Amino acid sequence: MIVGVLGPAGSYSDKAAKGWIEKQGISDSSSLLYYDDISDTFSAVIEGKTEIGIVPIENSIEGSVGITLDLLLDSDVTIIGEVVVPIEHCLLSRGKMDDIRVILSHPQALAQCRQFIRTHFRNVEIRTTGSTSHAAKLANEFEEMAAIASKESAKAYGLNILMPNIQDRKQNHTRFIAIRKTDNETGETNTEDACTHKTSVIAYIGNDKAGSLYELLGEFAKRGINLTRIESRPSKRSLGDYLFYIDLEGSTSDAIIKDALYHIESRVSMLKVLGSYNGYQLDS
Ligand SMILES: O=C(O)C(=O)C[C@]1(C(=O)O)C=C[C@@H](O)C=C1
Repeated sequence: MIVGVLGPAGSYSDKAAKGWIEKQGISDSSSLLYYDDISDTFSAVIEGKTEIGIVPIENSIEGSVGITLDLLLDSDVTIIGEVVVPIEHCLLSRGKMDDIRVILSHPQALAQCRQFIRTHFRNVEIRTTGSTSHAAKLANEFEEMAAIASKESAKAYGLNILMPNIQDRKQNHTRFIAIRKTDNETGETNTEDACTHKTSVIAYIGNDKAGSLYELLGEFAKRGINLTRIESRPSKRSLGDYLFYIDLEGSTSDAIIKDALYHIESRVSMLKVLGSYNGYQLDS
């Protein structure tokens, strides 16, 4: 199986993909293709260059990965699994602390280390890169550059770990999802049957009247369906117009979930079922 992921090697996405492949028990028959950004990873899945893509969706410090939410709406993909990865950012460089003039990293990683940067590097230039491992690769070329990236990146690009665990909160996790091209023949969104524990949907209510969201959520509440996440995202049509990304416990093969979604469909302008799937948590 070919799995596409944000690279180069050493990114947290790489770690998530390797963890997911191992949990599936398909390590021997799988290979990874690295892409420069999350959009390219989605495109590779849609164009059939990779069967699966693994992309970040949410971080416990910084929140949602907007591009992933947007592409889930616009692309013909199904979520088939999730993997939660502990994120331990390190300050990496070829040089020493005093040599550092530039800090490089992915914007999500920089945001997760905001206080650290403010405390230790007030007058240092900050540059963003496509991934944390891309930052580490660049830092290998110049002594005055440091990267915020994983310990795997330190090893891959021959950098010293100047400071480990520099994120603003010790507990730091990113949730990644595994996506594959939607099978339009079957319209199948359920990938795990009996053991599936979560379903993700996007709803666009499309009318601005009192109680619409309350009524939508009521369809879950009155059936005792537990929601694990709800997030609003601009619809990009006009200011104050939102889509709702909702995760709930259960699978679209459960009669009760089917029934709730059926009733919700008649209350909203658009309902997209992203998939029913299973998840794993990796150790650090
Ligand atoms: O740059 C990486 O290493 C990634 O895999 C991307 C990413 C993200 O977009 O959230 C993944 C995990 C961390 O939260 C920081 C960056």
